[in-house]
Amino acid sequence: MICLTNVTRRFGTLTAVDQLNLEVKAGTIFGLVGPDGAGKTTTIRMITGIMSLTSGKISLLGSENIESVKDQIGYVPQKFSLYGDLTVMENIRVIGALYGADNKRVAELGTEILAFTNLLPFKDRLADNLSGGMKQKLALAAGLMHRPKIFFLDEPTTGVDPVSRREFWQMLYRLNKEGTTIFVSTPYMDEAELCTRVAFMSQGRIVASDTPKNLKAAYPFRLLELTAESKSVKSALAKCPIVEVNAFGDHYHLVTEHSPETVPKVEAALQAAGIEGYLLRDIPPTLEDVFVHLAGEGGAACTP
Ligand SMILES: Nc1ncnc2c1ncn2[C@@H]1O[C@H](COP(=O)(O)OP(=O)(O)OP(=O)(O)O)[C@@H](O)[C@H]1O
Repeated sequence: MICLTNVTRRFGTLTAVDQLNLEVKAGTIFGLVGPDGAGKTTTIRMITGIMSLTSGKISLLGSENIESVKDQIGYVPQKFSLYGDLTVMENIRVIGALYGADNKRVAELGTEILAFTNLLPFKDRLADNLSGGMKQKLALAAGLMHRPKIFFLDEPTTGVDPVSRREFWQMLYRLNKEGTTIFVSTPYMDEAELCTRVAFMSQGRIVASDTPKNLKAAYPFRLLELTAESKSVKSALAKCPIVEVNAFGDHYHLVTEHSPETVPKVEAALQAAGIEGYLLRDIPPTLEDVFVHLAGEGGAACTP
């Protein structure tokens, strides 16, 4: 459905997207995940035909001529511009008119889509007076006005409160169930967990692409969680066979090799430092652990 082959985009000397290979199958909720500046927006702009490629090839819905399939894609940009002095329904009507639908059809579809996005009770409210979460829902509603087969959303929930984010994702799931393929970029790892397939992007490159479950299963380290009320945990563990220690308040995540000696050595080091009453247990890796590891490797495997 979407296929990128060696896609590169440069801005002067900066390579924003570097030899990207990616395949997205129909029916997927595909998450392009990575920090600010990773190249996510540039990638989406190239796939949707808004920005040209420096080199490489993109095929969308079976065509390399993106113009010819543009009417089958929806796109919600990172900074969606609403008409603040128009109501919710008026904004929807403007978008519908842009797609060339007649007034009656726009009104029907607008009502249906506003109901779908839970915005119908607010149809007469000025867009300027909507909350951040509602504005994002209106952006989503606008992108749906021509019933796209593929829906691209660029960081749609940035700056949106957790409850609205959850509602937003429920809508994406419903859309996906109804047959729409979703391509969403996000800097949030909890949202990456919600995708059926994830590609991690770092410095213009895809460092891994798979289902969240497989990505976590391939994590090569053992993770231990240490709970201890001591300020000297890091120094106490300095001589232990630990790859990395990350602190989260009184919790520490110890990234270790899979070795039977690790736990006894950690316990001995804690005792030697006089740290008592601690709790040490194995925990499964999160996608964030996986991404931090892969980004640190500088972008090894690219599994399209
Ligand atoms: N039009 C442009 N001109 C010059 N540099 C650009 C342009 N667009 C993007 N870049 C640069 O390309 C890199 C990738 O940017 P991009 O916006 O694609 O990243 P991103 O992952 O979407 O991050 P963000 O969430 O911050 O938008 C960044 O270093 C950015 O500054």
